[in-house]
Amino acid sequence: MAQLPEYAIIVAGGSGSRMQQALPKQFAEVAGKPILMHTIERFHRYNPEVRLIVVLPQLQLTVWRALCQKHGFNLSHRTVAGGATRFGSVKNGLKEVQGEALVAVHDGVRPFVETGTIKAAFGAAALYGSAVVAVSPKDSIRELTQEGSRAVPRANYRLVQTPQCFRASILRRAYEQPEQECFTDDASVVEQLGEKVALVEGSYRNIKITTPEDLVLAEAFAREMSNQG
Ligand SMILES: Nc1ccn([C@@H]2O[C@H](COP(=O)(O)OP(=O)(O)OP(=O)(O)O)[C@@H](O)[C@H]2O)c(=O)n1
Ligand SMILES: C[C@](O)(CO)[C@H](O)COP(=O)(O)O
Repeated sequence: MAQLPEYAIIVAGGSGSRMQQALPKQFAEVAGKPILMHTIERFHRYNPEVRLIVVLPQLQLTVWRALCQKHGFNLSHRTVAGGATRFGSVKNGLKEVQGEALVAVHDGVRPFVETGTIKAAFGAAALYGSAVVAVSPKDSIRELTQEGSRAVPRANYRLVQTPQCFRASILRRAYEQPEQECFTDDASVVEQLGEKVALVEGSYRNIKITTPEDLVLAEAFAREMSNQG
């Protein structure tokens, strides 16, 4: 079968409220450049042919253009205005995907995703239609109950990351559904259709930069990666 074109929708349309900084966290600098540039570079390194759709807050499109100029960032990508929620942002990005394809949805604030992870996620989506990257929890897990809480077997759980990769036809159908509160990622939206989602092994380095201490970790990971060349 002919290989399907590959797209990456990089969602960076959020405000980063948990980071508590004026500038959205995707523009915060790590190792001298905005986090979002590191993320885009990761996908370009995986495959220079991958079609990159970057979703940004409507009011930050000009800020991003200025940052690209300042940093001489010229990797080709299309920008799209985001929605009020991640769901809305993915939906807007998806409008730019043409025909049947494999589509990775990736958080703009996960700049340390490894090439092997992206490759494995696209590969599993080509085979099964839907695939998400996940890791085993390292801590014990308790479920909150009416009485308080109780231990649950952590071997039964996975922590979900991105990329989350899908055939475009599945993802389009999924994002035609009305948004629900339980849609915290793309897999939950796709699963609502009755589709099965395959799990792909992720990496503990593929952190989502969310709160201020994540920036300290991010600097350390960036330093380690630049030492590895
Ligand atoms: N309306 C939104 C909300 C989130 N995102 C993106 O989805 C990813 C994961 O979301 P999260 O870490 O929650 O980012 P924010 O919504 O920006 O952060 P917060 O919840 O702290 O405000 C981020 O890359 C974020 O930019 C998006 O594209 N559009
Ligand atoms: C998509 C995601 O990164 C998978 O772990 C996560 O669900 C995003 O959640 P957030 O509340 O938007 O940070």
